[in-house]
Amino acid sequence: MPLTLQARPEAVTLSPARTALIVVDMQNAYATEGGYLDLAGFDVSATAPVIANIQRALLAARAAGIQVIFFQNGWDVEYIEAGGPGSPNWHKSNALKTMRARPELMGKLLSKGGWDYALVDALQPQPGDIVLPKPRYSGFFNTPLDSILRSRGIRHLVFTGIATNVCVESTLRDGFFLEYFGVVLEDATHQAGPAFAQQASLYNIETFFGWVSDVDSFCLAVDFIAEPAERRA
Ligand SMILES: C/C(=C/NC(N)=O)C(=O)O
Repeated sequence: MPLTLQARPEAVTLSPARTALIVVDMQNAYATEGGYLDLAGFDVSATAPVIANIQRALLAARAAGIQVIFFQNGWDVEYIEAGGPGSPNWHKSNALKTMRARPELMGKLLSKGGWDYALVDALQPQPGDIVLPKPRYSGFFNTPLDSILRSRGIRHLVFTGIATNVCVESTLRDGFFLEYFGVVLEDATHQAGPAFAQQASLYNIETFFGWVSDVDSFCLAVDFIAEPAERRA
């Protein structure tokens, strides 16, 4: 049955069977002190409420039968997949730049199998969820995301995760060009950089590429009342 999700600039009608909740790169690299973003000088001190809000969104999505997809950003331990100097990624990736400046970190940041690459403990995939490794900011680039979505008839993408202004926005924009409807749950996201980066990204999404909503509205739309953690235990 179609649901109505309150959003800006207008409400979105979606069907749970044709919707995915996407959790973008909730890895230690992006959400934990001592991870890549923190080491590169970005503020990750406010990620705890984002994690808690994603937990609520996940409970609501799974209860509603919405497909959950986790992205995991990174490369092989030798960084072949990251590209060499012939790739703009080699020049612009702050993880690669941080490791070039601090060679003792080489092999540690965003490398598959390492702590930095791992999803945070509080957001672990459950049976039925899809985990999708990705090598660039957009989840559509060099991944099977489009065919995974098309084969399931999914047209609406509800985004959570870090960073709003980088991988969330990149994926939502690519989805827009591929005819997917993208909605961001703003309180389940966090920017890389100053607060204005979050505001600018949400402005772009609301005005040009998609819709902006929040976790309470998402839970309300799917008729999900989260029980307090102590009652779920
Ligand atoms: C800055 C950055 C953001 N990634 C993301 N997951 O949005 C990076 O990967 O370097």
